[in-house]
Amino acid sequence: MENIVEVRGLTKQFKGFALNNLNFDIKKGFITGFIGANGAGKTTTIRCLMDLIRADQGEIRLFGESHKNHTVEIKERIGFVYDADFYYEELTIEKNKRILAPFYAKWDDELFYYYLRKFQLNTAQRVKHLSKGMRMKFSLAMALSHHPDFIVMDEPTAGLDPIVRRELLDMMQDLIQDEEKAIFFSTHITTDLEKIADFIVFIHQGEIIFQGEKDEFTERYVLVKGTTDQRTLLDGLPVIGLRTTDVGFECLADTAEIPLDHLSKLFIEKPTLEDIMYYTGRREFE
Ligand SMILES: Nc1ncnc2c1ncn2[C@@H]1O[C@H](COP(=O)(O)OP(=O)(O)OP(=O)(O)O)[C@@H](O)[C@H]1O
Repeated sequence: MENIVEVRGLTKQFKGFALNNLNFDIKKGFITGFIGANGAGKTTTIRCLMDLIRADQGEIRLFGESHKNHTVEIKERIGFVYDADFYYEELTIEKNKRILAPFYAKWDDELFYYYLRKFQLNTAQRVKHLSKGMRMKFSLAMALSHHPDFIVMDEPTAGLDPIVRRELLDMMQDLIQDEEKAIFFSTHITTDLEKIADFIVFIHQGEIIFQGEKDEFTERYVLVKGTTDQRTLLDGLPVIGLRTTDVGFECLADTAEIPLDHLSKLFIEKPTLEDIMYYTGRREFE
C-alpha cells in the first residue's frame, strides 16, 4: 500500500496545548477518518498538513515531497475543503470561482459546473447567503474541480442534514473508486466513519493513540461490564474510563494491554467507535 502522506515526529506547541511527536500515514486508494475529542488537535494537525501553520519540529511528506521545496506543486494536488471563512462572502459563487480558479493549473470549468448542477447551486448566489449545507457543497465543488489526488476535509459533515450527509459520503466513496486518490477527513460523527472509513487516525490530547485499519481498531478494544460484586475482578488491570452504575460497572479494555482471558468472568461486548472515544475521554476523570 502506497502512502500519499507521511507524518513523522510532528510537534507544534501552543500555550497550554501541544501536538506531541505525531507519526501517521495516509494511504493511497483509501478513506482515512481522523477522530478525537474537542480540542484534541485535529484542526491543528490539518493546518500543519496544509502548511497553513508551521510545525515546530518533524517532517510532513505529501506525495513524497515536503512543503519546504514543493509547496506549489503539493497544493495543486490537494483538494482542501475550507471552512466558509476562506471565501469572499460578499461575492457570488461565480466571482469566487473566477478569483480562485487561476491558482490551479488543472482547473476544470466543466467539472465545476457539473458539481454546481449536481448540488443545485446557483452561480449568481452570494456566498454569504448560502446555507451551511450549500456552503459545504460549494466548498466541495471548488476543492474537487482541479482534479486533486488528495482530498482533505475538516469536519465536512458537521451541521449537514441526513440527506446531504449521505450524499457527501456516497460521493467520497465514488471518488475513491479509481484507487488513485486518498481522502482524509476529521469528524465527530463516528457513524459516518463506520460507514465509509477504511483507516482511522485517533488523536487524544495532542497524541496519536491509534492509526491503522478501522476494523483492527474496533477489534482491539472490548467493552467490559459486570455487577458490583465483580468489581474486584478488575483490580490491578489498566482498564479505561471505568464508570460505576447502580448495578455494577462498565469500562473499556485495550486487549493489547489486557489479554482477553483476564476478563473471561465478565460480560464483554464489541464497542462502537463512539464507545472507544467516550471511554478514552473519561480517562482524565479517573
Ligand atoms: N493559534 C492558536 N493559538 C493558541 N492555541 C491554539 C491555536 N490554535 C489551536 N489552539 C489550541 O490547540 C488545541 C487544539 O485545537 P484544535 O482546533 O486543533 O482541536 P480539534 O481537535 O480540531 O478540536 P474540535 O473538535 O473542537 O474542532 C486547543 O486547545 C486550542 O485552543
